[in-house]
Amino acid sequence: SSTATQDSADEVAEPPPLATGKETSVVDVNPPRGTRDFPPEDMRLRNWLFQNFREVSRLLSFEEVDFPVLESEALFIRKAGEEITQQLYNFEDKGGRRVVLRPEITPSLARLVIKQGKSVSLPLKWFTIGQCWRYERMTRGRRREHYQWNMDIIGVSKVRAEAELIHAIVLLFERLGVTSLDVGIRVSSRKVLQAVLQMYSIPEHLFMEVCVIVDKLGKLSREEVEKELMQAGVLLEAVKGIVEVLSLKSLSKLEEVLGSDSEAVADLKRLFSLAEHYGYSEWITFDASVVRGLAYYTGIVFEAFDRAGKLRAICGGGRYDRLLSTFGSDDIPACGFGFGDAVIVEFLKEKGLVPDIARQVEDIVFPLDVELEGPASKVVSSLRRKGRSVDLIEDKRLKWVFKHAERINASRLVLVGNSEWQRGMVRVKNLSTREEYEIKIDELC
Ligand SMILES: OCc1cccc(Br)n1
Repeated sequence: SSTATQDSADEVAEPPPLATGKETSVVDVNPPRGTRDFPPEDMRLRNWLFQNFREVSRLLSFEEVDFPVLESEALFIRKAGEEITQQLYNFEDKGGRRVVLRPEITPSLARLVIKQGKSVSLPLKWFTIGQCWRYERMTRGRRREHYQWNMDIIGVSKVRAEAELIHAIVLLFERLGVTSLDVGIRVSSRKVLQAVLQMYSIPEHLFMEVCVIVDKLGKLSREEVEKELMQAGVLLEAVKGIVEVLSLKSLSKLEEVLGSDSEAVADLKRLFSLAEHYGYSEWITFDASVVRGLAYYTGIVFEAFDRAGKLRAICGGGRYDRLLSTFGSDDIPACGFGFGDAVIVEFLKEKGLVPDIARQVEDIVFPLDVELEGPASKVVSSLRRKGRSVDLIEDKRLKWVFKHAERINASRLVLVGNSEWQRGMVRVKNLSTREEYEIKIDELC
């Protein structure tokens, strides 16, 4: 059985309320556990955030793509013990296919790149905003879905690609009013860990599993991480060596350990040099402990964090040069990041940076008598054809209409009254200047 059904037995289901005979509700009006509704005010904030994602994608000349939320389970089966693959929202569909609600975007993007094959010329710069799912036991009460903005560059092996992606992240934060005093971007490279494993002759096939375990530093205690590394087959001496190198916070110290011919050092030096030219150096900092928790990263990895240390990573990404070849394609270099919609909003709330996005309506049209509902429709239709947003109100008292107009920040109140209509006119009240005037219907725009 899929984890989705198995868990229902594990969850402590609340006992149904005692029947009082007065029950009216026949359905639970809450959304499924771990999921969210977006009523208008929340939807306006989400749209504001997504509009900023889209604008930054445009600034970097990325093309929008999209994929099904439902994917083949096979796309996400990996053997490195990642949390994301242990929490797959997976099930069997009515055709007996093993499918999932996708936990991330990158494998779908890789699938489409391969499917497009020679019909696309590299490099590709693609972005999408899509909902991702995990089946997390609700013991921790965490969400089971979030929306992720993904930006990926396919076909660029140079560190320039990572520098571009980090520029996108910096531009996004700046658009949201976030500064480098609030948020930093930790940068490292999986090649650091690769070099250390080579120093201790640890077999290559353990690389992904070791990365996934090391990513737990900061979430698990150092002892627990060391224990998991040894259980994975890493000898104690190597475990100590790994933990020591990952505590490095300076590139020069890293060069002392890995040597002047280290690829990891060269890549990171290049990235920090490009950052100078972009003018975003104050946002990024080398931190060898950054490995990120996805198995397929192979090079530079990065994550944005709140400097107050209250929240989980705001976004993260890295280079994944081997992923496409594991799906059967030629080796195609790639890198990208995912930026969730939930942690950033928590952060903006913490910082008092959530904008007050009021509802936007231009005109309210109100027939003063019931027999004017037909004429009011003519006014509404004419205004909408001229591109005006119109809220047609009926069966309300005028006092309520004025209050409603204030509430929704309408620009104008158009009253359709008998005497005016007989003269081909309507009465308009400009709600910002308070000016009132009559105007011919076909002059109303
Ligand atoms: O970032 C991990 C993740 C994946 C899917 C859904 C949610 Br909520 N979180």
